[in-house]
Amino acid sequence: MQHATLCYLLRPDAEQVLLIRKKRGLGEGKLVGPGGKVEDGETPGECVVREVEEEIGVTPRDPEKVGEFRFVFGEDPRMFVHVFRAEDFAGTPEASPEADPEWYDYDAVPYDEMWEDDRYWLPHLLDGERFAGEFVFDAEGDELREWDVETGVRELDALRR
Ligand SMILES: COc1nc(N)nc2c1ncn2[C@H]1C[C@H](O)[C@@H](COP(=O)(O)OP(=O)(O)OP(=O)(O)O)O1
Repeated sequence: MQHATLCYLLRPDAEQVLLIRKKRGLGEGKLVGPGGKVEDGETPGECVVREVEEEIGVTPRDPEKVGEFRFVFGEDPRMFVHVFRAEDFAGTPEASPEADPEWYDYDAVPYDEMWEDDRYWLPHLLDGERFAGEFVFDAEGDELREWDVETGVRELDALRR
């Protein structure tokens, strides 16, 4: 299964999260967290730093893995995503050919402009929880059919197969 990462940069005092408007690739046009596919020989922790640097030009410091989930398209387990949060980073978020970054208040995250699954787990990340889950879409990945999210998860990588 393809492994991928997502990273959410946070300003906890201001209760703001950084999202990007994705300009190309999977999820083009949607608001997402920076991230992307894990490359051969790379750990998820290395991937998340590389992807955030490539997409918005900042380096997250000590990104913490707080969640993981599997995306299934039809019967096909398509992607295993490692979700990170970071409260500290070097640099200033900037637009790139891949992404336009913007800060959003926690209580004004526009879930209707995001992947359908995000509304079921991103609030847990913003609440400081750890979580694991599975999301089953139709075969084309257009419509979310079933989902299950567990919070308070101590041992991440539980879903990894
Ligand atoms: C199916 O639902 C999804 N929901 C959410 N929230 N995020 C998703 C979903 N499917 C994929 N993603 C995320 C996970 C990764 O961060 C990216 C993967 O995107 P992409 O294929 O563009 O990966 P890159 O490595 O950046 O792209 P290149 O292959 O062009 O290098 O999407």
